[in-house]
Amino acid sequence: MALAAINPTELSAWKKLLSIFEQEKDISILEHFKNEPNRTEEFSIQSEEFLVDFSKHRISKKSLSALVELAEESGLQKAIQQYFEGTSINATEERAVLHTALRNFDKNSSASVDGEKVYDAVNQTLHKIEKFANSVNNGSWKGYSGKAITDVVNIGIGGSDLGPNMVVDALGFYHTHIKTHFVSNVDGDHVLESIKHLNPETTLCLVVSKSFTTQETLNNANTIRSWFLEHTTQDQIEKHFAAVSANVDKANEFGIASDNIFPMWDWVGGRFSLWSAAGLSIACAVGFNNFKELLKGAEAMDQHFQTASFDENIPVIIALIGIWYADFYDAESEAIIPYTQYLQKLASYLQQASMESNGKGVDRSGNNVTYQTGSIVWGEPGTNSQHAFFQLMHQGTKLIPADFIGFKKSLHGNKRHHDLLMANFFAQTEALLKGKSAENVTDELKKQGKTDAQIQALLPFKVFEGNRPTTTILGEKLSPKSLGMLIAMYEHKIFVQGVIWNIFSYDQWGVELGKQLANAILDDFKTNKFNHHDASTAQLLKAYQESK
Ligand SMILES: O=P(O)(O)OC[C@H]1O[C@](O)(CO)[C@@H](O)[C@@H]1O
Repeated sequence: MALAAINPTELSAWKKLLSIFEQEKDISILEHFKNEPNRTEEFSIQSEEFLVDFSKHRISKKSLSALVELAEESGLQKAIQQYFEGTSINATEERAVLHTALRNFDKNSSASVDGEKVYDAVNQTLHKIEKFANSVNNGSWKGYSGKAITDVVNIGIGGSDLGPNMVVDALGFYHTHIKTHFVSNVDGDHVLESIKHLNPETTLCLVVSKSFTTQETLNNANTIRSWFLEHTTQDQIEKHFAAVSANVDKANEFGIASDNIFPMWDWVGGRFSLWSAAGLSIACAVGFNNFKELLKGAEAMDQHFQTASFDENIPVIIALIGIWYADFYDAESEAIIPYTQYLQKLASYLQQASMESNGKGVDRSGNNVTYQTGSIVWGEPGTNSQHAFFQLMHQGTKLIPADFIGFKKSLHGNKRHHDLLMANFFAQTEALLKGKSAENVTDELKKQGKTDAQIQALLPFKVFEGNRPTTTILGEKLSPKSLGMLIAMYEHKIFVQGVIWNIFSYDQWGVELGKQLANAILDDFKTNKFNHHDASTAQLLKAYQESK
């Protein structure tokens, strides 16, 4: 049986939270620190790789404990069990959601689909990934002219691109000699720009598409195949293509040798598939052992999530914090600010993972929800973002809870740079918390020799109210393992929020309409008839056609 439908607003914990919110909404975070002397310890969780400090939030012990009650009342414990066991919790597509089984190294795992355990299939594929990545990395996989592979091109979009792309970037420090490229956009300039400096003799393409029907991926794959055929013959193509798909027939039809097709299962959602063969580009880029470490990191977070009590459970706590701001403070977005350039693609990866999952306005009974669901996720690495959008975070009118992610050690080991980076990391959360009082501004301006009149004129602009909430996630070092933990933490956050919001997190019907209309417009280009469109679209289509 899939997840039970429970309207969160009818739960007693929700009602309790409403009343606590009314009592506490004007208490600042700094006042919470004064009222709760042990707040730092009580609002932090230390896990194997991370110290998660959530004390800088507009949350008291009382509201936190009511939030935990909300999780309990929502049936989260049972839902977690169903998620890991393989119940069809993706009810509208009648599928299990078992990406966690891809990183479960316990032979006795009970994860199963339709009564069949998935461990063996997962393990066999993992071996196939190992063999493939090793042959690319040790040079035994040869291209049509007998040369070893130097470049791997991942062709995919959405979940078949964002996760692997983000991880390959994030683990740049651990790269082998294989260079990895990602082609996703149907924009011909993207694919042609990506291959323009590549040598077809030494390039290997991975066509990653769960459905093998995605317009962007198939068109890009065809364009790249034509590029190969300018240099070699059809019978050599199999040396340059592998596919990852749940649709083996279609991949065969494209001309990919059966041996080079890796399975994707319908119980792994595209946006959670980087742990599967969709992560082949990762295994090629960083070597299989590092890919396995990534999986082990995720497995460690899975263990923590399943066993820690809710008040000490990192994914549960960060999910509850998100709900508190979205549904009680009406915050619309949340920012992800990693203080490492390696994680520059984390926010865009999380945008799909989170917004495609929890961007739903209908609950599990098919009714429109009466409360806020998925937040807008965005962000960029610090310190760059400090010089871009932090002004709005400090002094703007929006409430933006933010996750600050940093690591104690740098990878290249330059201590001076790392101290500079991390000084900024700590300073920003402190500044967001404390702001700058009129008193401080006045003192500062007096020291600069300003007159009283000048001080009064400048004061309103220079005061920061502070009280801006942040979670600090402080890791030991960015490694395959810690990255695996971090990604799994966010995956489980998304799951917890979906359970409490009583929505189906694992379908994505909302992206279909645009795809259908794009296909219809392609037909209209042939007939040159546009009047059945709305007036604005018809005018734009005509203007486009006239330029041809
Ligand atoms: O792997 P596929 O089937 O090509 O799909 C790509 C992406 O398209 C979507 O279905 C919709 O954007 C995503 O969920 C998915 O990750």
